Amino acid sequence: MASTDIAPVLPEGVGYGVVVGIGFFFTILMGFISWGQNTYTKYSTKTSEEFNTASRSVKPGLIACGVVSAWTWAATLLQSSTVAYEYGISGPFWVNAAGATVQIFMFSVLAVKVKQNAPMCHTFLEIVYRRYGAATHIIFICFALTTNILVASQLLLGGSAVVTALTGMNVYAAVFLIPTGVCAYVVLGGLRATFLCDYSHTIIVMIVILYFMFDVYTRNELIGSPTRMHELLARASELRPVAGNTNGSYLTLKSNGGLIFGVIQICSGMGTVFLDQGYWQRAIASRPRTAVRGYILGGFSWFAIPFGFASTLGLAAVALTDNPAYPTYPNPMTSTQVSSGLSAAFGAATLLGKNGAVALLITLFMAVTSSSSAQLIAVSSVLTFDVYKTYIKPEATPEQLIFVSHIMICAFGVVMATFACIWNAIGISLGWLFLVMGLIIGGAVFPAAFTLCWRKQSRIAAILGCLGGLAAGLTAWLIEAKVYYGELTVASTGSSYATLAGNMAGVLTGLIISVTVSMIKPDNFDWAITRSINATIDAVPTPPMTSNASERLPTVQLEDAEALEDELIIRHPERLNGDFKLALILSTVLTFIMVFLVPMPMFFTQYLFSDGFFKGWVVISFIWVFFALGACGLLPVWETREFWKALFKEVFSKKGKA
Ligand SMILES: NC(N)=O
Repeated sequence: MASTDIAPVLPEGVGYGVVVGIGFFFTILMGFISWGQNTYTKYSTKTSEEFNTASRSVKPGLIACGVVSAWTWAATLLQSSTVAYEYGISGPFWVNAAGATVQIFMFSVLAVKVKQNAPMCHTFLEIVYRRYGAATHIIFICFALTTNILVASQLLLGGSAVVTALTGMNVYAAVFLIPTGVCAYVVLGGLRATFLCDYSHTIIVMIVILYFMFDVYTRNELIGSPTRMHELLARASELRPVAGNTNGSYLTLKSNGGLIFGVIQICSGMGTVFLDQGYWQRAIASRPRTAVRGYILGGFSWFAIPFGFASTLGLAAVALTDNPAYPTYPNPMTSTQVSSGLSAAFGAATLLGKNGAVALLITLFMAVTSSSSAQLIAVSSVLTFDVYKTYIKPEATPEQLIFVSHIMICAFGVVMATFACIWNAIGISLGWLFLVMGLIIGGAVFPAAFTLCWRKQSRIAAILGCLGGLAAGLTAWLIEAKVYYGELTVASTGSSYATLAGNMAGVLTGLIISVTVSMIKPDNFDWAITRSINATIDAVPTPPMTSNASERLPTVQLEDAEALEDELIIRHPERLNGDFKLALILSTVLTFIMVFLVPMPMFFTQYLFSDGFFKGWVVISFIWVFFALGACGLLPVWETREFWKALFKEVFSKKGKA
């Protein structure tokens, strides 16, 4: 573990209290919610379809919330603050716009395609298996599980580093205790449980971000206004100019380091979205007509989190480094502290003392646990359906499938914690892992997307694309590290240029090989084959109360009506052609706006933010976080209002299934 060399702000007991106490609280809550779900709705957590796909019935507000939550890693908060500390305002902007929001927009295209071309699948790997057979399937399973191991262990690495820095809690205890509660509530409630925890956790994260934003920009005595922040950043630019930024300033988007980071992020984010079953699972869980809306709304809402958080705490860390209250004063942070993601922690503790530390601890814990729950249920589905059911027991009963799902959740909890311990023990930091993961998995990005979207991609093109991309990514990474820095060390392999070369080589080689080989000898795949995956599963789960409709609970009648609408769409996938076009147009236009239209004019003109412009930037960040809170907090309640009314009546008339 990278040493922080700073005395913890909070007692060790607070660390254990948060990690064990909140985990325990959510397990009890989930037990209660699962009981309510099994009693008052037709979706029973005891069926494998509900456990792994939430019966494909989730509405867009909750899908958006689930996407935000799965994509809000510890690193989202910590790394965006790190790049704010290193590159100024371009850091949080690039991490968001260039780095990560655009992949969520792009994924909306895959979300609608999955509804059209394989509406009853459980995992994207089932599509690979049906289209290309076992060898390709096994290769893609390796890429998918590598993605999940890297992401999940990185979540724990970042989360535990901050818990340890703030409370002095033993880092290995934190690494194992954080996923324990999450495993318990995911086993209890399955995918729908993770959506409900996503909802509560995401709202808490957003509220705490607003707490930090209001404090920093309206009342904190060390900063207290955008104008004061602007002054302090201008002073920091003179004292510690940033190499590669216009005039060394923290107040510009013209940042060479920020730009490089952005490009790495685009490549790496494509891998960690497109190859993570968690995002496919959200598309699979969505109602067919609203999948696109869920992802576009999710992308917009997610943008607010690192933008708001890092433009507050990351910039505050820059602004306050020269303040005697800053933990490292009179020195700037060491590179180890920066790479461990501690600028947000130091910023929060300087601004708000113990309150800031507790608020940050809770935010981090919420981010880590909700994204971990997405990882656990995603991997469990892959191991259950793509390994156990496909290769070990094809005739497995639903009871056996759900039993295996439970075991796999716990097993992956141990695996992710073990990997996080390994990274700690061998001195791999959050920053290193964040930059390197994309180059390992990037080769499979386009072959995976084309499997569902392009009838011409051949089996050999998919295989060669993945393996060629992997080889190119590793080769470019190591050669660049050796040639540019003269040695192969953790520092040189974690450098910007080496990871940039590796990430770009991985993703682009996968694309070029797949397209070239497919053009030479194209496939002509018939999507009817993948549409038949799991065709024997009822698109509309049979209500447990088999009596006539008038005797069914009002909640169940509502669910039946929605399920019938969805089944009609599944039978007529051409009805989603409009959604597909919409996803294509929105993802292209929004990507262009975020990656080029907004930042590039300011990059090329080397614009330095004036006080007034910076104020506007801050106001936009406030508006964006409020919008995200509305989308994730209010929309899911609004769109289920009929259900809540019906449930209220049922509970008070004591009418349940049992
Ligand atoms: N989820 C990310 N890439 O912050």
